[in-house]
Amino acid sequence: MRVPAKVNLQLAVGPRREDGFHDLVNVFHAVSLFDEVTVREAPPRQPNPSGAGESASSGADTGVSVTAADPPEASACAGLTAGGGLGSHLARVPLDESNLAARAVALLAERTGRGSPVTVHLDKHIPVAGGMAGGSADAAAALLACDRLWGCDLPPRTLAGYAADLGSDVPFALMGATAVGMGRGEILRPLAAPGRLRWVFALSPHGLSTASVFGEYDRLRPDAPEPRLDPALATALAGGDPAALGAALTNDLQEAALSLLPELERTLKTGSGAGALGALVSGSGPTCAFLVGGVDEAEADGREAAVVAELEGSGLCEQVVSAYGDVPGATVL
Ligand SMILES: C[C@@](CO)(OP(=O)(O)O)[C@H](O)COP(=O)(O)OP(=O)(O)OC[C@H]1O[C@@H](n2ccc(N)nc2=O)[C@H](O)[C@@H]1O
Ligand SMILES: Nc1ncnc2c1ncn2[C@@H]1O[C@H](COP(=O)(O)OP(=O)(O)O)[C@@H](O)[C@H]1O
Repeated sequence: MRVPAKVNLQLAVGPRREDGFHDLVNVFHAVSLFDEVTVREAPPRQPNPSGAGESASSGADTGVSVTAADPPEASACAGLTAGGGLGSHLARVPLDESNLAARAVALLAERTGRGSPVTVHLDKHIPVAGGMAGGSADAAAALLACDRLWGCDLPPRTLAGYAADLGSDVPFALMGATAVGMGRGEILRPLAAPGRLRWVFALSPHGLSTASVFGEYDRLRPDAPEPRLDPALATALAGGDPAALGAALTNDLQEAALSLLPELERTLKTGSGAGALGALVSGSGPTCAFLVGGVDEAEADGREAAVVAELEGSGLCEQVVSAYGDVPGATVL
């Protein structure tokens, strides 16, 4: 399975609900930074695999084993323009039954009464705890893979419901492309986004916990208004106008993410100063996203190269990655 990361083009956050979640207007956009998720029937009593650059473990209770490996070569990673893998990020991937992919397998087995022991291999290219929904992507891929492997062939609506039970971002990872998420982000409506966009992402050596960033948001914005879709963003998106879209990108969680990791402000300024059409923290951060134009023009006018060079030279980022969007959601290869 191949499954994309997301960036949020608008993230409007309402007040905290009684269930602890926040109502959102969450404009998701899937980008070409993919995790590869391989689900196989587990051989009986398989010993734990392990090797250089890999961490591995098996969940005896769930019948799931999960490994996370560095990308073999930077060039093998779609759109990677700098750096050689996620390095320290891998240490943040839990390899027990709390892994979101393992949870997806267990949930599908429980809901359908089907299921045989499987191994799940995650080839991580999406930053971990980076605000790009990598764990949700893995959950979506594992859900779809087991649905096919076990012959469940559930209707998309049922799978989307299970996905929502796994996490607010998981239904979008199944759907992909560009969509607005309402409720806690799980109620999706596709949005037309003509013309592919080119993005540069500055990966941070740090991770941010989504719950902590929402908590900081509550502290900073005790009187948050009800979230609304920004008409300027909707118009720019529908019109395929990268410059207008860049100017309309907004993220209500950005202030909270910057409050927890103040250095992100310098990262955003660096990319903006180099000519990015728009700059914002992706979701709960700390990855910073820079829109550099439509796919054809960004390379031709040198804007993408300038943004990449300035960010790489800044010493602020762990890795700088280029990608395009939108792209489809979880896909069987
Ligand atoms: C902020 C966003 C923006 O797309 O993504 P990330 O930046 O984390 O990738 C999402 O809302 C994250 O979705 P996801 O990571 O699936 O969150 P969940 O597992 O459902 O919830 C984790 C925690 O985040 C908070 N949470 C999440 C979603 C929401 N609408 N309101 C919340 O308050 C809650 O504290 C919750 O306990
Ligand atoms: N398959 C997975 N990949 C990455 N992180 C995972 C996974 N399963 C569980 N996690 C946990 O979820 C947390 C959030 O991860 P991730 O989805 O990458 O970030 P974000 O919510 O910021 O988009 C991680 O810190 C990690 O502890």
